[in-house]
Amino acid sequence: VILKHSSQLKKSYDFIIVGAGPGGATTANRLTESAGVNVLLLEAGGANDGVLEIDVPQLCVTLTPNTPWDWNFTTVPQDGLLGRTPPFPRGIGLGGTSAVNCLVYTRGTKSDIDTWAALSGDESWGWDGVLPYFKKSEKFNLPVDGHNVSGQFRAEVHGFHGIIGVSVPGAGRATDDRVIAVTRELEEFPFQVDINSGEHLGIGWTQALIDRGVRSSSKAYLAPKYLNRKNLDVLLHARVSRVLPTDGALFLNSIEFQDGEGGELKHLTASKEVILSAGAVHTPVILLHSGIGDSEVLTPLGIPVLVHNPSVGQNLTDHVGCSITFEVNSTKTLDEVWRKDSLKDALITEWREKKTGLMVDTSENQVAFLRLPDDDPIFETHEDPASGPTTAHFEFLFQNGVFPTKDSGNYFNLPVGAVSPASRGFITINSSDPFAVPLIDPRLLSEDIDIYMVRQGIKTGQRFVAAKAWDGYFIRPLVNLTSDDEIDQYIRENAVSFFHPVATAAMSPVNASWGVVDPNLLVKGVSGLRVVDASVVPRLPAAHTSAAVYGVAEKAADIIKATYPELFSNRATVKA
Ligand SMILES: Cc1cc2nc3c(=O)[nH]c(=O)nc-3n(C[C@H](O)[C@H](O)[C@H](O)COP(=O)(O)OP(=O)(O)OC[C@H]3O[C@@H](n4cnc5c(N)ncnc54)[C@H](O)[C@@H]3O)c2cc1C
Repeated sequence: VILKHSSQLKKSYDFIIVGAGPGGATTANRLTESAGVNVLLLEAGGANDGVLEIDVPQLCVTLTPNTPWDWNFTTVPQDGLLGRTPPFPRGIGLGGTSAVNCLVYTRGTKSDIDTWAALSGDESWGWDGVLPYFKKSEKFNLPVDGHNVSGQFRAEVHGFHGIIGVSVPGAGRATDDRVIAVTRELEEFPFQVDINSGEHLGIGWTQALIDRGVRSSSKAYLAPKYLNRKNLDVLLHARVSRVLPTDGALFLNSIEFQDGEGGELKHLTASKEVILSAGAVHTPVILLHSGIGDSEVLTPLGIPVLVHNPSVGQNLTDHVGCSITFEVNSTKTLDEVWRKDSLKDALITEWREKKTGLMVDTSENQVAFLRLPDDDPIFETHEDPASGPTTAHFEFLFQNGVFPTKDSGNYFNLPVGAVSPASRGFITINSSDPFAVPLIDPRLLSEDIDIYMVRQGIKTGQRFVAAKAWDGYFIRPLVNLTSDDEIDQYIRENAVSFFHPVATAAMSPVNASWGVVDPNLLVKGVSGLRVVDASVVPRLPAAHTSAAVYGVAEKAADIIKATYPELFSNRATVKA
């Protein structure tokens, strides 16, 4: 149940979970499948119920930045972006960032996930070990327009009985046929039948986190039928400041939290564990304020050091990129919808009444994952940053219409993102106030191969729009980009985070001298404390990241169940 007030809290809980995004909501749901276990889920934000912008997939573009559903962070000045401080959105409230994201469902490649096994020293974190959990979380559903989906995905790599809705587009776009026609025309853009099969190179139909036309966020794991469980309590507007040891030992099973916005600080203790699922920004922040981190950061701030671990908050990896935009010879673009309230209102009414029409999909009906050629001269001087020879260097999203729209004209937008970046940044703190805004430094484009990937991506995009399949469609690019210098300047002026930070509390082998959690996701150097969210992902897949977090959390739940057999007599088993 969602508690109305903290006075309704039970005297004790077995597990206290912090944060209701994909990491926390999934874990809370799976642990409470067993009636013998009491779980409390704390979330800093509210319920996010009945928010049209959240529920309507196409409105995802309006959810960040600078809205009530976003923590509204920006990065520190980014040298690679000419000193700019772009937004660094993170969702707040039930669903976390999965309530404000752009819904694209991508797992990354087999070699991306196999790298997790190599880095953690635990084979079970490889593709074969994680795939059953991707499937377990997933409820693939047919698109709402009822079109024939054969050749648009591979059923054998999907789950149909999970919790998170995944679907292919449910409304056709004017550009669909042309995008797919390019795959028949130009060899460098092959068709990829399923971008989530472990292989992702080529252009494929978008798979999106949508359940019969409605956004499917991690709130699906907190649907009423789960919230009715007597052993699951959820407390909203409860912001955790620190994790604390019980009786001065290194058993960190207590939390301090602020009860309501600006409310008093309270303490609670879990009999078994505290599980941090506050996301790749807040989890390291909570660890640092709890005294787990680099003593050189903590001591000057007067924070007593419990465990000196310089890895906390480090290794921040994120995707980066920018869009190129082309004016087009068509009025059948989303620009018209964003510009004309009457058109938008009609589509929203259709969505409300029938869950059909353009509002049922996210911004793009197709995506592409593409590589630099194997003999690209960059590899004479730089190591290939991709996880393997079939993992992409850059990604395209094919958007038939720009948001926010321009006063006139119609446009095709091609966001180009470097998806195997070499740059690494960090999250840190510069105040002993646990609620102070953290310092977020993803160091975007700090490695020159990253801007190279975006530059080559833009050039590849220019070849894509020059295909015969587009004859008569494109009028002109919005910005003329020809020389490398021009392109690089454009990138540095326009690139932003593509919103996929991971690895700030990374998983590593038990005895490694780096990393924050072990392969069971237990925080090193203490007991009673685990992390289940994007921060443990040791290497960023060449993919949008929520699928990874659902997979991690489903697996984490089974790890926890196996750790306490006395509590989880009915242990859930995963069917591959
Ligand atoms: C604009 C945007 C677009 C994106 N697009 C996509 C996409 O298309 N596809 C995709 O797969 N991924 C996308 N992502 C990324 C994806 O949503 C995240 O990777 C995923 O949600 C991370 O899950 P998480 O559980 O680690 O953290 P989060 O989802 O961030 O959840 C953390 C939760 O913890 C809460 N919390 C934080 N601190 C505290 C505290 N101290 N006390 C209590 N609660 C706390 C937060 O409020 C939040 O609810 C996007 C992200 C953004 C910002």
